[in-house]
Amino acid sequence: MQSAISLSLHSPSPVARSAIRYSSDACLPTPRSLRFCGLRREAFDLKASVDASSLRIARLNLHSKRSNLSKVFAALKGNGAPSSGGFDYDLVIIGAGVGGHGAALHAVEKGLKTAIIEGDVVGGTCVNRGCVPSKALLAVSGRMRELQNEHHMKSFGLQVAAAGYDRQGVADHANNLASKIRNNLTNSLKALGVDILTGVGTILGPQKLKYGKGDSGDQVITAKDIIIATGSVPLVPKGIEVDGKSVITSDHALKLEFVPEWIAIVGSGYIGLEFSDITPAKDGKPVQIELIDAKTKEPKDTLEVDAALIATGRAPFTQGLGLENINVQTQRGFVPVDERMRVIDANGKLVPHLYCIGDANGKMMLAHAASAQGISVVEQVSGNDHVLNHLSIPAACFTHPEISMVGLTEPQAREKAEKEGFEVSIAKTSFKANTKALAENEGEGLAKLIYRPDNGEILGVHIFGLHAADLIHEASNAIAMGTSIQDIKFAVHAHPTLSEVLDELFKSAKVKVSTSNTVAKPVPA
Ligand SMILES: Cc1cc2nc3c(=O)[nH]c(=O)nc-3n(C[C@H](O)[C@H](O)[C@H](O)COP(=O)(O)OP(=O)(O)OC[C@H]3O[C@@H](n4cnc5c(N)ncnc54)[C@H](O)[C@@H]3O)c2cc1C
Ligand SMILES: NC(=O)c1ccc[n+]([C@@H]2O[C@H](COP(=O)([O-])OP(=O)(O)OC[C@H]3O[C@@H](n4cnc5c(N)ncnc54)[C@H](O)[C@@H]3O)[C@@H](O)[C@H]2O)c1
Repeated sequence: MQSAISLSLHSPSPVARSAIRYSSDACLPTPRSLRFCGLRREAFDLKASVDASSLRIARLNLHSKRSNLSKVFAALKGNGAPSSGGFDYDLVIIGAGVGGHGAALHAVEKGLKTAIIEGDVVGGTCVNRGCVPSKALLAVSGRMRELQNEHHMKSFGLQVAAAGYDRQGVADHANNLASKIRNNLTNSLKALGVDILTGVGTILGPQKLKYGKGDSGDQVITAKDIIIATGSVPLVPKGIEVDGKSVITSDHALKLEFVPEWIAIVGSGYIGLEFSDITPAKDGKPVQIELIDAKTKEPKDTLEVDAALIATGRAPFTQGLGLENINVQTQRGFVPVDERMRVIDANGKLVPHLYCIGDANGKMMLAHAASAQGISVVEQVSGNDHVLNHLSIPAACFTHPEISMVGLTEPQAREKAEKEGFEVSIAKTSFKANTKALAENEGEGLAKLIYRPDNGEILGVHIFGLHAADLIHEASNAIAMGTSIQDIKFAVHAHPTLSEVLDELFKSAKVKVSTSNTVAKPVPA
């Protein structure tokens, strides 16, 4: 369980301050001795605030002509032969975010005649309002942080004149990257002949749906299988009024026309942590934030700031989807699914030929998880049973330095060990002795391995340090492949590289058996 403590945190910038709520079921200590929470979806009781206007409906002019043409192209280019069983398509995906996109590409590879319905713009949250623009901004703030850190620069023997930035130039970098990736995604769908159908997709009944503006011009289509990939929107707690200027969500923060001098960030999950890297300038009117004890609801303090970023989680987006037409009730907004992403109806029965992937099912609200779930579903509808092991999916928070993790946290591993009757051991190593990290003057960081000493199974790995987001993949691949510590510790790492941190971590583990292949393939979560 997470404990609920509110506090204010002074950022390294002399002018910036963030109000951050954090959780105590931590896995890694940060340099400021805060404990970093497990970064998993919170069990909020808050009602989702879903804004229909977030789906801007694109024009449908000339759509049916384009659709017919694309069918011809699809046939020529190999987007499946005409669908079997008299359906318009083998597979229709509702939502062209990263989840839908990943599923569509894999479906074409499997020879399925595929269409994707999008009510706004291709790329969804990640490309247009999430991962992509936020990482472009973080690339800038990271450089600014470095250039402004005189001590750091001097340690390299460098002298740098006062660093400054052009707000519009920074914004252009983020916008240009988002539009480049959006075009790449759109082009890849077109190149493979996937039909991109514009408008809001609504399920009408089993294997039947419509798309369009929601008027009489809507087109009805049939599909052997349907995937819901409608994503999520910011979740704003009741009582907070978002105006898009001084009280904002990440959607606005990525497009803000000014940089507030003082900003309070409510929520210290992924978004709160990543956005607290933005070095602010000056503008705006004071916003008052009341800090209350999350348990007793007693007022504790009031903050006056120029803007407040509400980063308190995301709510699944299922408006207009027509779930009522197939007797599906959402659970706290999420579409209920089993381990194969098959949708479960209000009576607990599987809805035939209907799947839900990505943020809308709430299993793991990450871009690569959405895409992996999509690929897994396509494998199933193509006749290959496939269950995705969510414990092998890495997660990364792009702070400076980065934080990454895969598998179980130590408390989760201990709970599992107690239930199943095995021992848990911990190994830790630091970046302090790593030559590459020291050459970069970035020796602050650590890596932690949670494992079974009886058979060498890797239960979890957590890294905090330079390029942690890239380093985690050695561990996540090992978990996915069922590779044991006694095998991976013989893998050779180039010197001097940061990857030697993991090499040292695996070598420092004390496994009681020395034979390889003693780890059973992990049971998917
Ligand atoms: C600021 C921010 C930063 C993030 N950074 C990262 C990161 O670094 N790494 C990471 O892994 N994840 C990150 N995420 C999370 C990531 O963006 C999501 O997990 C991912 O986008 C989910 O993909 P999806 O395909 O499920 O949904 P989405 O990307 O939300 O796409 C859903 C699509 O469906 C469309 N749609 C909805 N309803 C309908 C309908 N009825 N008919 C037609 N179309 C419809 C929407 O318009 C949208 O385009 C970030 C999120 C945010 C907000
Ligand atoms: N690097 C990445 O992969 C990345 C980056 C950004 C977003 N995301 C995804 O987007 C999702 C949304 O991100 P997020 O940071 O908004 O959500 P989150 O669930 O990661 O964190 C929300 C935080 O807000 C806190 N909170 C909730 N209500 C509050 C209140 N009233 N006052 C104070 N604190 C409160 C919660 O306890 C929690 O710690 C994440 O779940 C994540 O999956 C991923």
